[in-house]
Amino acid sequence: MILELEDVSVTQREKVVLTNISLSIREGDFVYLIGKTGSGKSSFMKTLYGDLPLLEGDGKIVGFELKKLRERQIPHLRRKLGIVFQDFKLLNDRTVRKNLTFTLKAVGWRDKVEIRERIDEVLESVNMLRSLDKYPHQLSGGEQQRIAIARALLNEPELILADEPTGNLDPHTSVEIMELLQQINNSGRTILMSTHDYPLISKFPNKTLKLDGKTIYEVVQKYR
Ligand SMILES: Nc1ncnc2c1ncn2[C@@H]1O[C@H](COP(=O)(O)OP(=O)(O)OP(=O)(O)O)[C@@H](O)[C@H]1O
Repeated sequence: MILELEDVSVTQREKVVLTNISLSIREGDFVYLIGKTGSGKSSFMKTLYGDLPLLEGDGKIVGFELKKLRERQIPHLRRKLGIVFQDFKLLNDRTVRKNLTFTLKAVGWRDKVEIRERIDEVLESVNMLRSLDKYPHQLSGGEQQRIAIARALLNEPELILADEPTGNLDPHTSVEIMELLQQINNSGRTILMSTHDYPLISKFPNKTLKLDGKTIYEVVQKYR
């Protein structure tokens, strides 16, 4: 199991945002997390990558026990996750190449040739090799998200957490990004993606979990 939660509560400061969350995600799954604004999607994701502490229930993610997670283990946990955000979070003062180099160096890569080869490989996989020496502001939103996805792939993550990855994109670009994520999943990678883009979900049907009334349940999709 890549992710397993049992009776977990998600808390922001003293406020309980979600309770009684139990779910499991297997290797190779593509799972959507849906719910209205404020339903707790981001807080849920933050609990999974160690940005919010897990105070109640049991949670295991890519081999880490969330309840026992120590501050110093968080970087190790994040190395096994690929995290993609709505607002891309690229470093705007440096080129695509330097953005990706920064991530690899942070996890100990030193060999220049290996770094170059790995960057070429991930950029190729998102079809952005041509933008190696561009700055983020020279790219469209969809292109920036492709770079952010390439960055998430650098460490060969066991799980990709994508928090509203199409939230800042127009419908056409959203479909393109979704095609890319679906293709990454088809090659065997596990993805948990939060979204409130219902048309997108019906175009790309996958297992769907809904946050509502502080808890979670699986939604059975209607296929048309
Ligand atoms: N830093 C914070 N401190 C205290 N409460 C917070 C904090 N961030 C979020 N909350 C509260 O937690 C609840 C869930 O917010 P969250 O951002 O997780 O929802 P969301 O479903 O991701 O919404 P959105 O789609 O707007 O991002 C909200 O009631 C919000 O007010």
